[in-house]
Amino acid sequence: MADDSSRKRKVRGRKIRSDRSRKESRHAKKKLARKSSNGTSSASARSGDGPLSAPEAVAPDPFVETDAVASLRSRITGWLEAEKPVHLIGPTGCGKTALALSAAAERGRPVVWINGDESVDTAALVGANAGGERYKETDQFVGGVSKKTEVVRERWVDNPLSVAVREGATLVYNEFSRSDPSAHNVLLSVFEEGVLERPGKRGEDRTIDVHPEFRAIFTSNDVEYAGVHRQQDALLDRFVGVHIDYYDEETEREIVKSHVDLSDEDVAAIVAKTRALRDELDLVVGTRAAITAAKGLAVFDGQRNGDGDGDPGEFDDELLTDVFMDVLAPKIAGEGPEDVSQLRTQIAESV
Ligand SMILES: Nc1ncnc2c1ncn2[C@@H]1O[C@H](COP(=O)(O)OP(=O)(O)OP(=O)(O)O)[C@@H](O)[C@H]1O
Repeated sequence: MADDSSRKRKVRGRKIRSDRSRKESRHAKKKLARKSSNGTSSASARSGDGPLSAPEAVAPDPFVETDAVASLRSRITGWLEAEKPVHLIGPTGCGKTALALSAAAERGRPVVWINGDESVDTAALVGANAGGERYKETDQFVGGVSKKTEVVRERWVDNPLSVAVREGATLVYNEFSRSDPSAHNVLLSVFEEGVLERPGKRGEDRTIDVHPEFRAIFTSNDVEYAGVHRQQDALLDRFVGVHIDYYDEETEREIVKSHVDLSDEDVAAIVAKTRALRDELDLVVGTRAAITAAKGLAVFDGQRNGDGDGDPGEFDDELLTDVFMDVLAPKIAGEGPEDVSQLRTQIAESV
């Protein structure tokens, strides 16, 4: 995408954008992520089988759409239209989640979100009995005779998958390969027979017929995907897989610009540095690292230059090294001091 030359160049060292509506929307997304971290969803777990009060489809905000982004997204929405579950595979921080949420939002159906992790089991996906409800009935039909009965009724709580298949939502299952593969056995009949079985649920409504509008997007990290939790071939066979890599340089610049209020030159310098480190280091240096570095530089460079009048696109070498070191250091947390100083040397040399 060509640079927007009408964009007013912004002075380096300004504050990170803090527009109120954007903040509120980010706050809503954070809430969504917090809920999802225990296997619940944006649609939230609920009891009974009543209608879902569907949440608005949450489009990521900010969301940059260059040709590269739009083309990937239409590949995803195309496969969803063809009724195929889509599996997005790519390195950490390359934009899988943002893309999945954007594609899901585009469908205009409710979005149900799950985060995969070790604790996700079948019940976390499907639902479970959440204890009994006790109440007393008093029968006084016969004069002078009073009969009291205690009734215990099981209370079932649906979890995200049940909600999504019933309501025809778009399920976004983030980092699904982090969950135990056995938790996903229930997905086979969802995609094959169009029926969800709810183990633990008794009676006629033990199964749910899958809504014709139900669709699913799965994401996984390409490194982890090949690791411990190799998912069943029978399941993977029913997905289409879309491999994503880091975006082109222009797209990465636009993405960083959308998150941080810095001049085009500054953003270009940060993205170029990120891409160089990506090539040179043995670490995964994603777009998220570029955004974090830009946020740090917006603050620290402003502090250093006081009124923020440093030359656009030129940061102090030591500052740049410090900031990238802090951004990438978590990736070598737990390594010895030698590795830490080696990383610093590599970054400084690259700078
Ligand atoms: N098209 C986009 N527009 C705006 N921001 C984006 C876009 N794509 C990615 N980002 C931003 O880049 C960062 C990384 O993206 P995202 O979280 O989607 O990556 P991911 O591949 O899902 O990462 P992980 O594997 O760690 O979950 C996030 O801050 C996200 O907001």
